[in-house]
Amino acid sequence: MSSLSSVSGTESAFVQEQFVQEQFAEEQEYVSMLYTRLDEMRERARDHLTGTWRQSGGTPQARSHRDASARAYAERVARYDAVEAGLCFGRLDPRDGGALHIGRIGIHDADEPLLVDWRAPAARPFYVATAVTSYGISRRRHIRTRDRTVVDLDDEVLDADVAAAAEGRALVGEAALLAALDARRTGWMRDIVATIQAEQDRVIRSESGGVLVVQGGPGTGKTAVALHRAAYLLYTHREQLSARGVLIVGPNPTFLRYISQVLPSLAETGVLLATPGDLFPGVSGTRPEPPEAAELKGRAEMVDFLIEAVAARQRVPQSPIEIEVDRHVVRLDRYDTEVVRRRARASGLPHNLARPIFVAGVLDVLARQVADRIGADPFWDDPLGADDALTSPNVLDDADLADIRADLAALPGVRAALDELWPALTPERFLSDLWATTGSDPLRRAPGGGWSAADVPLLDEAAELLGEDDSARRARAARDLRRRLDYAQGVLDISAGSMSYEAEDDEEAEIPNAADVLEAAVLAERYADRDSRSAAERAAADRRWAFGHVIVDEAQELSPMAWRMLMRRCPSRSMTIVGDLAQTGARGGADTWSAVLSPYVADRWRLAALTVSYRTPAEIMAYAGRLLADADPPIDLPHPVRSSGVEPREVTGTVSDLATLVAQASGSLAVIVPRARLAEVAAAVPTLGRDLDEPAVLLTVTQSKGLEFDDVILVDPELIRAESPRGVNDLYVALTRATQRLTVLRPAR
Ligand SMILES: Nc1ncnc2c1ncn2[C@@H]1O[C@H](COP(=O)(O)OP(=O)(O)OP(=O)(O)O)[C@@H](O)[C@H]1O
Repeated sequence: MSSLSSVSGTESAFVQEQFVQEQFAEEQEYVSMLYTRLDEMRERARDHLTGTWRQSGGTPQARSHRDASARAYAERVARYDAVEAGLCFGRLDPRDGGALHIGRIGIHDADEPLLVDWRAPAARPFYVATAVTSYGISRRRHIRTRDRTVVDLDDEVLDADVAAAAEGRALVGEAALLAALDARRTGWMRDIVATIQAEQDRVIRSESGGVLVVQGGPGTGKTAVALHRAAYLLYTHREQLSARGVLIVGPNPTFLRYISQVLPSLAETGVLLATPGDLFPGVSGTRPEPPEAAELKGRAEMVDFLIEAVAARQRVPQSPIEIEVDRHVVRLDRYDTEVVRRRARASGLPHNLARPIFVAGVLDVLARQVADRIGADPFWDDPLGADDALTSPNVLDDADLADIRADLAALPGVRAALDELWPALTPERFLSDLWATTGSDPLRRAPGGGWSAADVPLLDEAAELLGEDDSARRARAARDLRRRLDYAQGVLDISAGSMSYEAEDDEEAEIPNAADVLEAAVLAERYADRDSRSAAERAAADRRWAFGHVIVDEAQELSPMAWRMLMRRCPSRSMTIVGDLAQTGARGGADTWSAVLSPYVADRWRLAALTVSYRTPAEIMAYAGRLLADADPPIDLPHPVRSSGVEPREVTGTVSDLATLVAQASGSLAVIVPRARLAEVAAAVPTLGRDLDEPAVLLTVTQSKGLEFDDVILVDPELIRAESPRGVNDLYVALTRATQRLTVLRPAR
């Protein structure tokens, strides 16, 4: 039944019913018109896409132009497909007449807005207007549609005369909000675009510059807000952000999959979602490792540890290295190497970039020895044989010395010595050698077997310390440019010689003639293959990519080393950091935001707090409060927005009782267990899956972070609490995953 049915209690039931029907008919007509427009827009984009693919491409430039156009049209089609469900979800009636419909995208008829994008300034009152501060709006209407049919209307009259006394926590569109919150959970997070609340809206639309920290308890919508903020920023700063890209960092792949549908449903696809373990191109930080090792690797002291380890790879020989050159021996001793090493280090360059200085120095030392032998003038001190002008004992000139150095550089013995003393290192080789040789126990491990999430920031740090000697790549690029210039010059020459011929087909028309006054360099640029990948794709492959904005979710879990890596990805420090310090589970995670941020922005960051829990019903929140009453520091629980009417249930039993409890559950179910009991429970209840698509899943607390389910069975809460130094926080996380029912299974003693 429509929420409108109660609008006008004083009128007769008949008149009231008629009013409701008229309103439904009116909205249905409007919504149908919007869908017709959407279909037309989609059809046009499809036609453009097909037309673009029919173009042959011809030159590399035309091909890359074609690919870029095709990508843009394909994205547009995908965007129109994505906004199909719930295209229009609201309407504002300004006091001075007219109506504004609010939806997922903007649709216009000439200059007339038919549908206002939810992110446009004009849509803002939909989220923040109250009876007291109405922004000139007399009525806000929530419109619910299913398969293009209007199924519910929910009106709020924003009239100052009926102003609610409690504006502070007044809910906007309460009926629509509660319907959304009561809906069953699937394995995917949904957008909240129709029911964003005022405190959330303020965060979403906060200015993009600087660091914004969003702190809030479980279920306060931090993740939802972060994702909607990404969509808002992309809409508001489209040009800048679509070029540099937006990065969203989440704690694990399951979480990223859980949130992956939200931005597409908001018609935004160009965002890179990654875990901290994904941020080093070519590496996937998925190798499991003990929490103690991860904690050590995350410490800020690792920077000095790595600096020392790099320095230790710049060696001097204990005893002279002897290398045979033309049946004679040259020597590299400790003293000469030390001098050369000092010079290379004094350059201040990273290891790999300083290596050419070291190599040149060593080759000089060796070349001098060769030159002394073969270039020595046997008569230089003999007055009869000597040229009077001769001042040097050596007859070799600079060119000869250069030849000797080049010959030496090619000798296997010399190369082996250089590799031993100052090896060219990739971050992977460096770190794998380091773990294989370190004396520190939790860190030592044999090479191979992949990388852990905690290794990835260290690979990134190592990449900074080592530097990348890209001289070979630059030389290749220079050769490529030369080739294109030569080719372009050839094109211009031919073109000038064939000016009297008419171009016969399109492809020939691509070739300009000399009258086009094209310089070869300009033409060469046209023949370059352009990169038609999106910013997100290019960013994913480039360690040194600087994102336009970075959003970090579950930010309290990141280690100091992970923060260093993330800050490198965002030199502009345009960041949104969302998390809850009371939920920190990682041993090296955050205790305070200022400790996390002060090394990068001092105290120049802003804090926004979210205070209302949209997930956890009042009954479960109160139960959590009782279980965590002795937490130190005390936990500031968020205010639950609704109640489920179901008290949490405590059961004492064994894992064999768990199967019965699992069978009793309805809706999506998670069984959350202490890490130490994961294998035992998995074996005892094989029906529990590991994939969020399955109706019942088995998770540790860490794996459940950020997720939610209709039902949760929490196994052995005391062990969860005892299992880690941050066990209280872990228990808090586990207790607040359910949207409807919580069962706690305590072991029978
Ligand atoms: N304004 C809203 N309208 C409808 N649903 C909402 C709203 N705000 C939050 N929710 C819902 O509440 C639930 C919790 O939101 P979310 O996961 O973003 O919270 P969180 O603060 O990130 O929680 P956690 O700290 O546990 O990770 C989600 O189902 C989300 O869709």
